[in-house]
Amino acid sequence: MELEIRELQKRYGKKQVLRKVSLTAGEGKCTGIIGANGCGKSTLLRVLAGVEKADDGEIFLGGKQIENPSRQMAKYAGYIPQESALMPELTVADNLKLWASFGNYKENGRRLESLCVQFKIKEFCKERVKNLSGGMEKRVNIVCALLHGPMVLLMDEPSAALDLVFKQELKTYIREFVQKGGSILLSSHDEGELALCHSLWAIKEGVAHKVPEGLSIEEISEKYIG
Ligand SMILES: Nc1ncnc2c1ncn2[C@@H]1O[C@H](COP(=O)(O)OP(=O)(O)OP(=O)(O)O)[C@@H](O)[C@H]1O
Repeated sequence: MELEIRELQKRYGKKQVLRKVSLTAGEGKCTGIIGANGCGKSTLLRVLAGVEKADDGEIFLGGKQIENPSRQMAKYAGYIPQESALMPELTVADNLKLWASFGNYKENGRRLESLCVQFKIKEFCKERVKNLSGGMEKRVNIVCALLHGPMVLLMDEPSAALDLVFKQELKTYIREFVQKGGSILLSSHDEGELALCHSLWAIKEGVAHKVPEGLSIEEISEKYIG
């Protein structure tokens, strides 16, 4: 399902973070967002996930305009935030049950089983989230984002904190997800993650620029980040 953004704007107080961001994340493609620290990558993903409201602009999913991102994007998209979306005082199992209860509990429960095996969650299911390591908590957040079988994934530096085994596991998941026709918009500073992307957009001074194919990391850094 193609995700298209037209002239999205977002400011915090007097700071205009996103001026006019327009980009497309194609169906069956992994699309990367890059840019300097603080350029607005997480802000863009939060707005698309419906966690924060844009000041202006339009979002289209599969060609249809999304009028209410907080409701519609929660239904169609899975969002892996940079920070955690879990309840720290609850156990992992209770957090997962809570997330599975949004939508079709039976289908979510089936997916939960296989995702818990893939991301090896079962061994610490009874732990309270506040006692997990950063990487373990990230794995639970990933499972929560995938539970409802989204068609679009919004991933904010998804493999940060993961060990090498789970970085590979996530890469495998990303490859399979796009092969099945899913769309991914992924913010990253990690060359391994960016190598998975079919195309890149760079945010600079609040505007998204399509990065031409074939540029080296040094050229990209010089043109869009430094
Ligand atoms: N809730 C907020 N209130 C005020 N300013 C904010 C808020 N969230 C982000 N900002 C500011 O918006 C700008 C963009 O932040 P954002 O987190 O989107 O950047 P980023 O590109 O994801 O950075 P990084 O690469 O470091 O993760 C920064 O200047 C940041 O200080």
